[in-house]
Amino acid sequence: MRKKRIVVKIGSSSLTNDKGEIDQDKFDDHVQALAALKEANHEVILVSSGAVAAGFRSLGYPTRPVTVKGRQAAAAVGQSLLIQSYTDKLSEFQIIPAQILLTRGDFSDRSRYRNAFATISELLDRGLLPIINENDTVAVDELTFGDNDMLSALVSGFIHADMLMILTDINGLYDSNPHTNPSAKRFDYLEGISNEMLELAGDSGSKVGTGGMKSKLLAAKTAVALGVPVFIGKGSGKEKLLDIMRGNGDGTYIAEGTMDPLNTSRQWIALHSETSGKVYVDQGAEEAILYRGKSLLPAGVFKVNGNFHKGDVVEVYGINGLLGRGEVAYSAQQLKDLIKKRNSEEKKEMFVPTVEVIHRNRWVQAK
Ligand SMILES: Nc1ncnc2c1ncn2[C@@H]1O[C@H](COP(=O)(O)OP(=O)(O)O)[C@@H](O)[C@H]1O
Ligand SMILES: N[C@@H](CCC(=O)OP(=O)(O)O)C(=O)O
Repeated sequence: MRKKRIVVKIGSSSLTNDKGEIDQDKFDDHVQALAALKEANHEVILVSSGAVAAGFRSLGYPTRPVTVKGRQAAAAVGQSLLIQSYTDKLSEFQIIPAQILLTRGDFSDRSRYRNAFATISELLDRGLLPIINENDTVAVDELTFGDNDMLSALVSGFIHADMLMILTDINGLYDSNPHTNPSAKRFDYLEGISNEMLELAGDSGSKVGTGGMKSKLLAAKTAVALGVPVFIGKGSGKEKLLDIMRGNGDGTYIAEGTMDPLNTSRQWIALHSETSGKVYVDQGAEEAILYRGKSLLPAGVFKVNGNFHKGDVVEVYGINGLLGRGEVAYSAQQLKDLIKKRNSEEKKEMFVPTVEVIHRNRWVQAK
């Protein structure tokens, strides 16, 4: 089998027990399967939850803390316990883990985004196992990934993974929560995630998980949009991850090979950038960029809002509202000057620049 790049996400309920400790049997089973995937020569990136769930007992909490500071303190303890356990168990397979703790801000800042990409690539080139978690101890509520399902989807798009495997305590998506409805039926394969599917998915069933099936489906939707097929389910034994790759996994497969991947800079523009202004275009420009795959030229811009600079990301509006967003090659002032000249007496002698306002490689259409 060709060497593949696989992101494996493991949820808290699959690593820990309700008492706030690592469940050694479950833990060892995952590590063996991760090692088997690496031994088969695949590149593996692990997104591991479980810091809060593994840490709260040491802080004296009887259950998962509900306050932000309680969770952050528990994560500080649990993250080091988790990495210590990974380091110990992986050493039996001569695999070295590398801890990467990310915040939302690391994705929205372009240079930090590029740096994270370079670091993960370097670790993979050198045969290590990157283990990623959200940097819970410093992340502020409004600025989080939401949960590790979404983090794993963003990571798999960003490093162009061949597959995202979301391992949880249930073997896939059912048409209703099987913990409350014993006759619920499982979906083996889905072409994509519809709004109807999102309605079927409920919250977490465990005392340590967050988000439940709904957050997995939202994450799967994002991964698929970035060109990465997804598996959601469980399994046991050394071969479980290899089985998932072979198509024999115990769970739900989503959108195998149905999407074109978005390159890393367009992913950044689509998902992480903050916009600095608005550019309004006429009907001709709207048709050119939406239906003919063209770049946006200065001639199509008739109004500009905001004070952006060359290289910033702006929203583009047409007659029917938002068309998408892209990186501009002009500042707001340069575009305003061009529009002013075009509307004035000097129009005839005017030189109209041909450099694109937004090149199509720097453009992402709104959904
Ligand atoms: N339609 C559904 N199909 C499958 N599981 C569901 C569904 N709706 C809700 N769930 C719940 O989602 C849980 C998995 O999510 P979660 O507890 O957050 O896991 P993790 O800790 O692995 O992220 C399942 O155990 C189940 O109780
Ligand atoms: N970053 C948190 C996990 C957050 C999370 O999404 O948990 P889960 O739903 O179990 O994957 C932690 O390590 O405790």
